Amino acid sequence: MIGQLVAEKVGHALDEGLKVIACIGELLAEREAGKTTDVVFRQTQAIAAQVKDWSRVVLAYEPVWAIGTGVTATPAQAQEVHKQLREWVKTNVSAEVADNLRIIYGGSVTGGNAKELAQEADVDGFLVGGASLKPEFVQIVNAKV
Ligand SMILES: O=C[C@H](O)COP(=O)(O)O
Repeated sequence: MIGQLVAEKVGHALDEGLKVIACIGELLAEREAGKTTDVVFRQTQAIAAQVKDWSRVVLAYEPVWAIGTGVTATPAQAQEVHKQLREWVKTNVSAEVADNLRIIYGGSVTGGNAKELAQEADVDGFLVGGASLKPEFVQIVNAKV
């Protein structure tokens, strides 16, 4: 299963002393079937089983349907999943880890939508692909300012 393979890669990277941005997210068909929460919780559970030191881990919510497509999760969609993930971590890891864990969003973030996304309480930053190569990247960097 892909989620398990990714989790094992996370564990290996951590064991070798690296820091990790672990990416999770659902397919469009999974979202449309109402399975987003199930999918991201399952992926997070597999990753959590590999993590001993959460200070070296950032969790990135990257809905597959938003990566490189120009279709961005709405702030409400991102916040809903990020909040659920933080609650999952609080319940299954610890409140301290949940409070300190950075949960960032990736998927067609642009200079035009970053500020609105950044206003959501549980969106702690971004994993940026295409827009990182453009001048608008500065607007994304400053989105929380
Ligand atoms: O690594 C970046 C992410 O996969 C998102 O890419 P994107 O911003 O081009 O959609």
